[in-house]
Formats: sequence, structure tokens, C-alpha cells
Amino acid sequence: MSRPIEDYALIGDTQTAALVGRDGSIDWLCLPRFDSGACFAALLGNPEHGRWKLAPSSRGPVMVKRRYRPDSLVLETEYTTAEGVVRVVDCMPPRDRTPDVIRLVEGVKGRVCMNMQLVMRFDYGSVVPWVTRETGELRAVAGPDALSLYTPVAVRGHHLTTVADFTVAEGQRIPFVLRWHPSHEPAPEPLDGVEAVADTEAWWKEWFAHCTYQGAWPEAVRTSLMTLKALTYAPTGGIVAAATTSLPERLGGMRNWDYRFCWLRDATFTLYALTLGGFREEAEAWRAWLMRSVAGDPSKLQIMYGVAGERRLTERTLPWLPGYAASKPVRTGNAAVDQFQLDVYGEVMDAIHQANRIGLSSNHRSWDVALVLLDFLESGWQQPDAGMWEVRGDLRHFTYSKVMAWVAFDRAVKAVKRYGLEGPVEHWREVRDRIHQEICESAYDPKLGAFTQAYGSGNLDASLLLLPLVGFVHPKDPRMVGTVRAIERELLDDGLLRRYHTHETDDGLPPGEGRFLACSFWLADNYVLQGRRDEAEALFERLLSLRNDVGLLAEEYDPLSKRQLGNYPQAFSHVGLINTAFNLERYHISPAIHRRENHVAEQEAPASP
Ligand SMILES: OC[C@H]1O[C@H](O[C@H]2O[C@H](CO)[C@@H](O)[C@H](O)[C@H]2O)[C@H](O)[C@@H](O)[C@@H]1O
Repeated sequence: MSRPIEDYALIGDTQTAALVGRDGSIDWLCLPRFDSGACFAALLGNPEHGRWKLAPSSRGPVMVKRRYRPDSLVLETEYTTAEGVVRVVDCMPPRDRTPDVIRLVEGVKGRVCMNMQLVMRFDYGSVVPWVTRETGELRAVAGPDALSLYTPVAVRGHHLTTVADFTVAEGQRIPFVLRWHPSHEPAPEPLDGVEAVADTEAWWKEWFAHCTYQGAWPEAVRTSLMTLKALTYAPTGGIVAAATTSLPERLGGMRNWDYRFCWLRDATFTLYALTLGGFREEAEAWRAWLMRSVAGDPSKLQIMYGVAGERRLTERTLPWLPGYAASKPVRTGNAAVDQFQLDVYGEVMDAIHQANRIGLSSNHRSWDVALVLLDFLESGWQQPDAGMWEVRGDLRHFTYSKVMAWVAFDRAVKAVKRYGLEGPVEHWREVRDRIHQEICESAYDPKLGAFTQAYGSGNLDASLLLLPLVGFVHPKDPRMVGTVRAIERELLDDGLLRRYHTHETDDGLPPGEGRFLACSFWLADNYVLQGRRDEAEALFERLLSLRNDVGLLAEEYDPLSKRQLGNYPQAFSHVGLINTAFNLERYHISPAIHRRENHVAEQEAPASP
């Protein structure tokens, strides 16, 4: 039986991440990178696919309370049993070498009997390692991977797992340190678990010192910013879309994808949110990552890359894993890598624009890349594409894609006019205006009184909510007011938005999925901008209420089963939360203080998407 997704908390070291269940079991951990094989894959299978459980052994009722230590990705899970109270502190120290997981068992009250079960299975639960014991160390080796466990507790082997039973008394602290290293290298030195937790906490607090958010939702916004930071890959500056693969968009379904890669779309959205929160270093690092990733022939831009800029992300299925809640197949890699998605050109141009706007040191390489992209886009914008939802059906003239082509030329014009970069500004202005005109003629349906998903389509799509957020149309333009009304009518279900109707829009997959959380945040943004503040706040509060006990959101939510769905934690959802919090705040202070350029209203546009 799979535990609800919202039962998991995240720990990570900005190179990879683990999911820790309320039951004390780490059921997901890929080592050494986000996209490496998992050594704990119970999330997508059973305990025998790898996990590390550390919890009271009491058979009686156990009360569980969790939190992150303030401003840090150090998780505390407190168990109250009939015997007493015990706290397990979990974290992964941000590293310069190999990854570690630290688990510190702290006796809070009484004497609590504890049990540990460590099931190490490399390559997504498929490889059982050789395990040897040396003084103070247990070592597991298979192929390229090696794990070493250091703990003062006596452990023993049991049916290809490692187990321990021990008691923790009030005031006692017992460390468990798990260190990964390449199997051909000597094992790393043991690490002081208590010090490592303190250092990790200090590292996150230091990072938070840069946070500038002063608004009404500090806990929610700070947790979301921390989640986004945890999804960055520190060595290269890449940013992954989520920490998992194949958590289903429908329980038991096949909409299960690998999100442990860097989508240009998701990464640029994440950057906006981080820079809104006061963090600039990540923007510099990501720009450098982008320049390396697209190097060679930038016109061969991919919509996503690996965390170090890898281009081949071949999609495979892992048939030995039964899947989360029997949702098969489990996939690694992502076939969307080969898709043509027009919007990413606009997103990259907008990211370059934002870098100029926040005064990042100028980078001539990025303008050279921009020129190549614009050159392609001059004719490329007329091609049909797979759209931001990455449909696996026929290519179409998606409205949002065309709007982002408009954004590309709009930001190019502004780069020349505002930031003194060189380019044929009058020509770009002409292309920009031509695209605007075509969209208004081909993507607006006067009978419906709304923009539509694609040219000539009668369907609605939540991505249209981004049009005013990127400055394409004024939020109070009657066409946009009509679009919001139509989206509310057609796509709002139990107060939350669908991306589109999966039975109407052929996305190449069997219909049925949850409510895509980012879309509901975009709706709240539109409410803010249309002056529907009470509705914006009510929707925002509803969305906040869907977070789990430690503030995390997956990609989607199912209002019927009241469960989170899809990959987790998902950058898109947390970006939405941060932007809406800022928009609500800014609107309150002054509706004119916005982030992006608004071509129509000639004012800065709001935090988006
Ligand atoms: O819905 C089908 C597609 O779903 C995934 O894409 C979604 O996630 C991406 C990463 O967050 C996001 O950029 C995209 O907008 C979403 O639609 C999946 O990765 C695709 O392979 C799949 O076709």
C-alpha cells in the first residue's frame, strides 16, 4: 500500500533529495544526483525496493508531529508513544564531495524502544549489494555504488536487510550516518552526526539571510523558496522540475513522468520566484548553466536538459517496479525532450531580460545566444508545436506558445531600448506586432468571448491565464475578462482548475488527471489584477490549505480523494504560491508595482507565472 504523497517530507543537499515518510521511512533517494538510480525506491514499489526506516517499535498508538527547524531543511519528526517521546532529526548536509544522510535519534522523555530497518537496493530497487561489516562501519557495494553506515548502535543482517533494535533514553542522542561514494574509491571518513546537523542548519539559515520577503505569509513563502532552492543542482546551476519520477497524475493511471531534469520553462519560472524572494546567486548560476547547455548550435535548443546539460534523456520503463499505488509504467528519462515547444524561446528571452533588469553583470555570450534564438524564431514562430503541456498528440498552433514568441521579440526590443544591447530593433518591433495581431485574430473567439487554447479551437486552457501576466494583454481588457469567466465556467471544478479537459483535448493519453495546482495560482493572480481581491485571497488560502503539514505541494490535487497527485515536491506549484503571495502584497501596496514589462498597459507586469 502506497502512503499518501503528502505523508512525505523533503530533505536534500542541493544535488539530490530524499523523501521521508511520517512513519520514519526514507522511501526515495537517488545517489549521487537527482537523476541517478534510486537506492531507496519503496515510493514506487515495496519496502524490498529499498528504504531506510527508523521509528519507535511500539505496537500501541503513536502520535506523530513534524516540522522543519525554522528556516532550514532540517526535519524533526517527534513520536509520542506509551513509553515516552522520541525525536528523529533528518537532514542532508550541503556538500562539496559525496552525499550523506544524517539521522539523529534524540530521547525527549522516558525510554523509547526503537527499530531500524535498512534495505539498500541500487538502481531503482533492482540490485542487492554485498554487505560487509568492519569496526564501526557497515559497507554495501554493488557496481559503481557504495554506501557506508556509521552508528554506535549494534546492527545485524536479516533476510538481505540490516536491522537494529535499541532503546533511547531522555537526553540521549544517537547518530546514524549514511555516506555514498563511488565503489572504486576508498570509503569517506566517518562524520560526526551531531555536528553535521548543526552545520546543515547553519548553512540554510545563512542562505535565508538573503530573503527579502516581508509579507503576510512568511511561513508559506519561505518554505516554498526553500523547496525551490532544494531543487537546484549546486555544482552546475541547473534546476530540476521535481525530486521524483512517476508519481502519477491519476492514481492507477499511466500519466507518470520523470521530472528530475531541467526544463527551460520550469527553471525560468523558478528563477523569477527566487529572485522575487531576494536570491540572485541562483540566477547567475542558472544563466551560466544555460550558456553551457545550449553551446554549440543554440538554434538546436532543447526544451529540457540533464542537470549538467546532458541532451540525451531517453525515456525507458522500469518493469520491475509496480509503481506508486500500482500506477504503471514507472519511467526514467522523458520523451518530451525531443518535442518542439515554442514557448521556451520566449522564456529564455524573458530570463535574459530579467537578468538585465535585476542588474546581473552583463554577459555578452547570453546576448549572442539571444540573437541566434531570435533568428530562428523569425520563421519558427509560425510552426505548430507541442505546447507547454507537452501533448503527445498532434502538433497545434497553441495560443500560449505564440504569445511567448511575442514575448521573445518584446523583450528583444526592450533589451535594445532599455539596456543598450545591439540589434535591429525596428524589425523586431514589426515582428512582435505582427505576432500580436495574428494571435488576436486567430486565437480570440468572439462568440465565446474568450481566447482559446489554440488557433481555431473552441477549447479553453488554463495557460491562457498567463497572457496578462507576461504583459500580452491588459488584465482588465474585456477579452481577458471574458477569458477568465469562460475558464471559471469550464475548467473550475470544486474550486480548483484543470489545465484543460483531457477528454476534449487530445494529448495522446487516456483522459483523467487531477487539478493542476499552478493553474489555480494563476487564476488567483488574474483575480488580483482584475481587482477581485477577496476572491484572490480566498482561492490563495484554499491553495495554502492543500499543502501538507510541512508546507509541500505536489503538481496536482484530487478534490475527490483529497490527495496530492503527481511529482513531488513540484517547482511549478511552489513558484505559483510565491508569485501569488507577492502579487497579493503588491496589489495591496500599489497595483502599479509589477515585475515584468507590460506592453499593453506600458507598466511593469505582475509576478508570474
Ligand atoms: O501531460 C503530459 C506531460 O506531462 C509532463 O509535463 C508536465 O511537466 C513538465 C515539468 O514540470 C512541465 O514543464 C509541463 O508543462 C507539464 O505538462 C511530462 O514531463 C511530459 O513528458 C508529458 O508529456
